[in-house]
Amino acid sequence: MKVADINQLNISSSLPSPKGVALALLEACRQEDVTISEITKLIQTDPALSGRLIQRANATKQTARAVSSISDAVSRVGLTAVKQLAMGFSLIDQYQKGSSQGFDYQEFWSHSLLMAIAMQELGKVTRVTAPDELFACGLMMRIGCLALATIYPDKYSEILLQQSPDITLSQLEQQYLQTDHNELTAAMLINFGFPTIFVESIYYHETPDESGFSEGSRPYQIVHLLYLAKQIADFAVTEESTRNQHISALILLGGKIGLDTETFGAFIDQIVQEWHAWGAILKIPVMDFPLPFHKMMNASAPRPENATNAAALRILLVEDDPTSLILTKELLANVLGHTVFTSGDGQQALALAMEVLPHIVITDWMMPVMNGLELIRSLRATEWGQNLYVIMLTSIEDEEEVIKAFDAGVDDYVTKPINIRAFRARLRAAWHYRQLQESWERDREQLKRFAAELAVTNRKLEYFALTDMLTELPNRRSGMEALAETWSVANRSGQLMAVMLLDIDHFKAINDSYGHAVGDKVLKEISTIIRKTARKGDTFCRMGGEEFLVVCQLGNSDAKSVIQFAERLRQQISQQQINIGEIHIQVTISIGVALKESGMKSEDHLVNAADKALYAAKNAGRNRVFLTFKNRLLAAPSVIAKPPIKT
Ligand SMILES: Nc1nc2c(ncn2[C@@H]2O[C@H](COP(=O)(O)OP(=O)(O)OP(=O)(O)O)[C@@H](O)[C@H]2O)c(=O)[nH]1
Repeated sequence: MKVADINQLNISSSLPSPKGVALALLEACRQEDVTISEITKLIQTDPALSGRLIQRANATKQTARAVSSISDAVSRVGLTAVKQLAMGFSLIDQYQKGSSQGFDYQEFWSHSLLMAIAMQELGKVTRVTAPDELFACGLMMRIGCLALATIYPDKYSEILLQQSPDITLSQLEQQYLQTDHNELTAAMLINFGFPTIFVESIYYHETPDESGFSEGSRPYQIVHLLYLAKQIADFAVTEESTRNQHISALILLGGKIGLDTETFGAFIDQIVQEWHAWGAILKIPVMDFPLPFHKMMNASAPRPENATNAAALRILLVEDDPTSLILTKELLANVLGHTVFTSGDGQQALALAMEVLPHIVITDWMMPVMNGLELIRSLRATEWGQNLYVIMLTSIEDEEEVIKAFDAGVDDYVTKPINIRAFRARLRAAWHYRQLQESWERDREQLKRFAAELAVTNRKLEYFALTDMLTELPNRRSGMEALAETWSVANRSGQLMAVMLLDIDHFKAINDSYGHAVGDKVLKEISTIIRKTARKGDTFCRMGGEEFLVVCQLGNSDAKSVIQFAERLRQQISQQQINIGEIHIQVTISIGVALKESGMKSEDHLVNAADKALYAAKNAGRNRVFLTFKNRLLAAPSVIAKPPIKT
């Protein structure tokens, strides 16, 4: 993240800043010992802010008792959110107008308000963090644009005019102003006391994939919600002619947070409703959608005014009579505006069709070499020919003949000599068929994309459900599944199995001496050693805290080998120095081992036995391996020297 250096840019005095009570609140919140009652008194001096805060407090917890006092509102919304909201509301009041001609101040706030509400609603669905804080993030996430319009009114107007699909707003800002709206937003939000996690997420809201946040982490989730909120807001303010293009992208993003199309449609409509309500409270104009969003999603693409002319079709015209061919081609191409390919016989037409892949084939019936019916049968035999629309030109209107034509795969027929009005009407039907087909193909593509995305999401979910995020080892749930599986295989095959419980010695002291972050790194290092040392057939997991489980499928190997493996692991860890920056740590582990014995009823008994051995290892002074066998507790060296176990 790059934060704008406001002093170096020499703009600190012209930045938009809160005034009055909001400014006093910002100052008050900088004191560590500020109390809710002091904040309440400050807010009470501003009736407009008081009213808005009470409305906000009642907006987010619809099921709870309605609040009517400022102190209740502050307690419910929380001090951080109160401060953030006061900033936002104060800026809205002051910056409804400005001197930058090309910057639409009202649209800016309308768009920001919609992002705020979208964030609030997304917060309710995903429960990533408190909806009020997300509301404030949405409201302020593009405050850098307002700042640039305020500081450089004329230059910014020019920059806005130069925007195009080839160059982003940030790139233009950097080019002309040596900073951009995201860098300025970050600087302002830090100054307003926004927590770092929000500032960083907001910084990357346009390019979440560049954030580098680890997948599934809180900032990762927030930055993706911010991205979605912006897409929703962009959709609302986009030209009506381009709205349809955005709908499928939005549906896809909705799918990523687990909302199906129907729920997502209702969800957006709810956001728009709230947007209207809040627009009235904050006196910001908001626009109307032509339809509720869920209806827009279901509506098909708009049909052009003069459908037949507006969408040119690729037509293959097959006719052996040259005069008729010229006249019909003239009609189709020059009068009706389609692209026409011609052929004088069926066989040549078949080759041409494969080359030009027409939407419609209009063919004469009686022709030399290959007649119309034979051509149609051949076309229908190909995969792409199934979707063609075929019109037969015929001078015969005998019912039996017509049935024969339909049986061969004709979709419609036109009698010769051609009546232009009737022909035009039939082509309109063909055009409509083509539209339906295209829309079906688009849906199919979208479904395919959905299915692919869903498969990826499912794989990720499965990974998250079975992986410990700190060490990236399988987690307890995964370990328990492996244990149950190995247990049942051992039961069926009668082969030997064992479990080992590993626990880092005096781990609390590491946390206490060097801090939790170093403790985390030690856990990761130990996990790496376990992963590298484990043998084929062993599965391992982090049980939680500083405890690990190894499940050993012994197959034909000797029970002594598991003790030797435990010893090797213990020694390896005790000999390896862990270096974290300037800190060098040497840790030891204790290990409890248990073997599956004939009287054991379930895998839980096996783990309990290993736990007893681990306890004995700790009691005996730590950094050692103990085994439980037939209710006896044995230290590893004695087991290796003289195994008491008959396998
Ligand atoms: N850094 C870090 N510490 C953790 C994590 N999970 C648990 N802990 C800490 O691990 C420590 C475990 O302490 P204890 O159970 O007292 O055990 P110990 O200090 O290792 O002592 P013995 O096991 O008796 O040798 C506690 O301080 C926990 O807070 C984690 O994910 N990261």
